[in-house]
Amino acid sequence: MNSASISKYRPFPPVQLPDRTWPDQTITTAPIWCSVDLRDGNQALPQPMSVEEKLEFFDLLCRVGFKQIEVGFPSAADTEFNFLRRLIDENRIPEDVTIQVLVQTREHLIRRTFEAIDGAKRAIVHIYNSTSPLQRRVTFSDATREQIRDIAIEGAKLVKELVPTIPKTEVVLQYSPESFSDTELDFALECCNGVIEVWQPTPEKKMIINLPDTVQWTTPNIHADMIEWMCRHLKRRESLIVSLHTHNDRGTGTAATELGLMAGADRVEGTLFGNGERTGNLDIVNVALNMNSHGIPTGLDFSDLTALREVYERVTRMTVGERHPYAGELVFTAFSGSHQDAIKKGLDRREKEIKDNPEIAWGVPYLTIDPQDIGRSYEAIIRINSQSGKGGIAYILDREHGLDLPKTMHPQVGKRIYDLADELGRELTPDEIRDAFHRLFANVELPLSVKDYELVHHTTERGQVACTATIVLHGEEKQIHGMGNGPINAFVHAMESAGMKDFKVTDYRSHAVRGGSDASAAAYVQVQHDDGRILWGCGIDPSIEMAGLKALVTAWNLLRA
Ligand SMILES: CC(=O)SCCNC(=O)CCNC(=O)[C@H](O)C(C)(C)COP(=O)(O)OP(=O)(O)OC[C@H]1O[C@@H](n2cnc3c(N)ncnc32)[C@H](O)[C@@H]1OP(=O)(O)O
Ligand SMILES: CC(C)C(=O)C(=O)O
Repeated sequence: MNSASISKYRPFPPVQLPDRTWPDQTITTAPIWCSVDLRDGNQALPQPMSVEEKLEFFDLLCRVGFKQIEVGFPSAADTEFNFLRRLIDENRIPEDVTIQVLVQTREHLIRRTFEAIDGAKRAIVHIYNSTSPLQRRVTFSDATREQIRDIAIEGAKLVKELVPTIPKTEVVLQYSPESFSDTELDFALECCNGVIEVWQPTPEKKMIINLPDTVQWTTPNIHADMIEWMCRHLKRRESLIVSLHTHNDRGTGTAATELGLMAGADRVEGTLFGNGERTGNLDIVNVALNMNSHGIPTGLDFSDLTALREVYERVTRMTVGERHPYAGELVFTAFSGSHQDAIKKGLDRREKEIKDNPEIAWGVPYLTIDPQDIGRSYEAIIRINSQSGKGGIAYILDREHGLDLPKTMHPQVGKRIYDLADELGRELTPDEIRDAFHRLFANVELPLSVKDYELVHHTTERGQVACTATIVLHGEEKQIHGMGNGPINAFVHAMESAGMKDFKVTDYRSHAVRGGSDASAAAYVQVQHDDGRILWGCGIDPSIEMAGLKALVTAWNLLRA
């Protein structure tokens, strides 16, 4: 914004609460959760959900574990009304789930709402009116505070009057001073206390006071101050469930909710993945998984977040962004080398440590939770482009292709492969990485290849092996012979006898290739040239001995590449 634009905005006044206590609190238990996907989420969709789509979403929310679900604004439209009737008439509401319905404090809408919930076992009737100075002035055409408070009180009285008319339904009452987030605190309190006095809740029959961050105008700490102030001043606090309903205009829906819980709230309304008006409602998945990541059970099951996201994206026609906390496609993926290195080390170490201590706390750099706990696989964690490093490439070859490269081989392989990604200017798939590794570092056959070999283990000369091999050097086939204390050593001596004397073997290791369809062995041989250069070669073959010879030949060839 330029200065002319900026001059039309004003700072938000802080709350005078010098003895605030919320900064010293920690969240140790989960709140009561209420999904508002089918109401606040739905009302914000360019194409609202059909009845069938709402039914599918409702079932999904029940499976996740929500015990309170705001199912709509039944007085608003026939689709809303009919959806609710189907839930009730077709007995689709699980025993332990309470539906919630929203309505403005307007007589005809409240009466219609009671028709809609009649016959449900239990329902929360949620009434609201907007209370902020801006809304009083603009939306309610300069209504006074008294007029607005009376709208709330008259609505509350009508609801109280209608409760006995649907005796089969246990009604729980909820009031929201909508636009609470920019309402003067004393006036929000006056409206809430007015409704509380009408409804007379008790500790046995509590009512819900919902304090919505309808539009986020300020920082989360001020929101927390407002919640703490209300919790201190509301009448009959012990008979109330104080609820939060944060939106996300400043991108701080999650922070405002977390601080609001620290400030004393008991309940949270929000939606999956934060669907909702403008920038959305609070993302309940985000807050619940944040709690899980601190070891707090929430009663919500997000162990198959990908499947949940699929239903959500299909029925709402919204998309979950690639960087969206927990659910985004890329949130457990590292492209950059130093992150890959740390993640690989973290996962390797954890694999070892968990064998001794299955209860060991999660601790892998850059991963706040174990992706597998929400149904994500390790496969997508490390992806390779030109920003990647040797550790990440070794990780892919190891986890995806069962090739556990010696650590000192990582730089040699890593450099060639991320150079390749740089040349191509794009990400490399795990299969492309495997193919490049095979082409550049495994079973390289020019100028030298080994066609055939025979090993004779001498029983008389302990540990000695005689090797006879058929090789092709610069297109010319020949037989070579050598003796040594193992197959590699014997083959080295055979090579020396054929004049290939400018190197020595400095390291060797081998393993079975994990996960491959054919049972192959991989061997790695490190050689040092007389000029000082050190290189690794890899050999892959069903025979472990042949794999070793191929690795040696590959390394020798690479010295000449
Ligand atoms: C922050 C939130 O998410 S709140 C929930 C918002 N959700 C929705 O609005 C979705 C469902 N709503 C609707 O379908 C419609 O708005 C309806 C059916 C409820 C009402 O429709 P209508 O009466 O035709 O229109 P509309 O909503 O524009 O009515 C506005 C009138 O209601 C008044 N009003 C709004 N809220 C309230 C309230 N809580 N109590 C009393 N009057 C109210 C307004 O001041 C305005 O009055 P005016 O006509 O005298 O200026
Ligand atoms: C009705 C209320 C709770 C609401 O949706 C809001 O303020 O955002």
